Amino acid sequence: MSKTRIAVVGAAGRMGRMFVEAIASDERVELGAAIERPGSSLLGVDAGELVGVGSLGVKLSPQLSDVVDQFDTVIDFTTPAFTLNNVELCREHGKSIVIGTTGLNDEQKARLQEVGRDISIVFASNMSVGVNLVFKLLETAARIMDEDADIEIIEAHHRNKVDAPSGTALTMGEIVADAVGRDLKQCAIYGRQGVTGVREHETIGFSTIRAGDVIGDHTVLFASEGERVEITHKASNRVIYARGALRAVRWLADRPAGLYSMQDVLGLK
Ligand SMILES: NC(=O)C1=CN([C@@H]2O[C@H](COP(=O)(O)OP(=O)(O)OC[C@H]3O[C@@H](n4cnc5c(N)ncnc54)[C@H](OP(=O)(O)O)[C@@H]3O)[C@@H](O)[C@H]2O)C=CC1
Ligand SMILES: O=C(O)C1=N[C@H](C(=O)O)C[C@H](O)C1
Repeated sequence: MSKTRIAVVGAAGRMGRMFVEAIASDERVELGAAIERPGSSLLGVDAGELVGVGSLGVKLSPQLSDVVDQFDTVIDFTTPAFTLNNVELCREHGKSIVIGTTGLNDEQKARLQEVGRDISIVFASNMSVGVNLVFKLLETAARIMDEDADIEIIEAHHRNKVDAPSGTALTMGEIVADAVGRDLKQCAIYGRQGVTGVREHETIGFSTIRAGDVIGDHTVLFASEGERVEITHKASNRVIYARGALRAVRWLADRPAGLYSMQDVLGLK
């Protein structure tokens, strides 16, 4: 069976490096292209040498459009505007794409829906198996705890993270809001300050910590009078996201066009 050739965009980023390493050690896939920002001092460097796995024969290059014959699927964990450009390129050339980028606005998400009519896309705020299990647990917890409990979502990430709350925290908010019949847009409170008044039951609060090298911690707290339930996930290595994304790449291989989530990939829907 032929190997799926993957283009990693943002290949020198925190997640990009994880993908190059993970692809190098997975016999079912191969690195087809590695893209970094035009002007980067790393252009021309072998992607394998960059991450310390030895030469892979793929040099970091500046334009995905210049290497379209070298890959079948893109893995994109970068920034929203760049991701949307890459999605358009994939549509133009009939390539599939796995997207982990967070911080997309509503318009950008709507565009993914549209493009999903033409090509296959996996888009997920968190590719780890553990977090996707937590997503399932939250549906049950929210339904059972809703009547009495206040719902708060707390997340912590490293100092270099640029979006807040995290994509995962927002997905958790959407899941619990859906489960209790609320619209997150109407009930979310993003941080509190000053004389806030008594907490309104219907609200879902978000608290964000940015500090040091925290990879990613998420807690959903259900607090009623007399008891609290906390559902927590803590990442201790970014390899969990890389493994999930490679699983998504393999799952997409024979999939018809569509916009899929990690819940689809893991059979949790
Ligand atoms: N879904 C999931 O499971 C996970 C999602 N993420 C998400 O992935 C994204 C990336 O995270 P992380 O790897 O930590 O971030 P980094 O900043 O370390 O990596 C992003 C990479 O993309 C490159 N890049 C960004 N914009 C452009 C552009 N316009 N042109 C070319 N290259 C570009 C950056 O280059 P440069 O450095 O030159 O800017 C960098 O190499 C974030 O949105 C994060 O939230 C992260 C982990 C897991
Ligand atoms: O930026 C990160 O690091 C992460 N981003 C994702 C998010 O915003 O939820 C997933 C994970 O928490 C790590």
